[in-house]
Amino acid sequence: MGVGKTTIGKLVAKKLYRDFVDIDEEIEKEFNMPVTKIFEEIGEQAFRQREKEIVIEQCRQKLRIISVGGGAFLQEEIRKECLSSCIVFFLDLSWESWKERISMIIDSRPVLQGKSIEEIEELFYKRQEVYSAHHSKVQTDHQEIEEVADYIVNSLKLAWELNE
Ligand SMILES: Nc1ncnc2c1ncn2[C@@H]1O[C@H](COP(=O)(O)OP(=O)(O)OP(=O)(O)O)[C@@H](O)[C@H]1O
Ligand SMILES: O=C(O)C1=C[C@@H](O)[C@@H](O)[C@H](O)C1
Ligand SMILES: [Mg+2]
Repeated sequence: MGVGKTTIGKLVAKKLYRDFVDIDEEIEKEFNMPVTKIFEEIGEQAFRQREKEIVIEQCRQKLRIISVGGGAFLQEEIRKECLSSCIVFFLDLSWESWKERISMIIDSRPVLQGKSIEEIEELFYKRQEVYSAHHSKVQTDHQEIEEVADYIVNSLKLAWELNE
């Protein structure tokens, strides 16, 4: 969560001339309210249900860069679909670096709200296990957004060249 999937995904799509889809944004458009309000008024369960359906729908389309929400991979069906129909990049960030980013994202990430720093740290490490299911890991500590995007673009181009 907040590692840069939306920001970097958008840039990767631009560099590769692909469409970009942000799953949180799709859900927000559908409910016509921000994620925080969806959690408050409709509930996390309804959010997770639509998240699953939209990810599966989007994964089955071609030629697009998809940014999932930070909690999407907690759902097994999402993990399975992404790993079988897409190339999954895991943007990794150390706890030390991520800790610095919490104040920047907390207002728009309901999952973090009302938690102590110890609880947030526990959530961080628990989720690392889930994110270990991926095709490629990108280390983002001390990396500019542009550098991470270029790394992803280059590794995709290399994979396509090798596949030709
Ligand atoms: N490499 C980076 N260096 C510095 N700041 C970054 C970097 N990547 C992202 N950010 C900043 O971190 C914040 C969160 O980024 P972003 O919304 O793209 O994360 P996300 O992974 O999509 O989050 P979520 O899982 O909640 O969807 C933004 O303010 C963004 O500008
Ligand atoms: O990490 C999470 O569980 C979340 C991250 C955001 O992208 C949103 O999908 C929502 O705030 C939940
Ligand atoms: Mg995002």
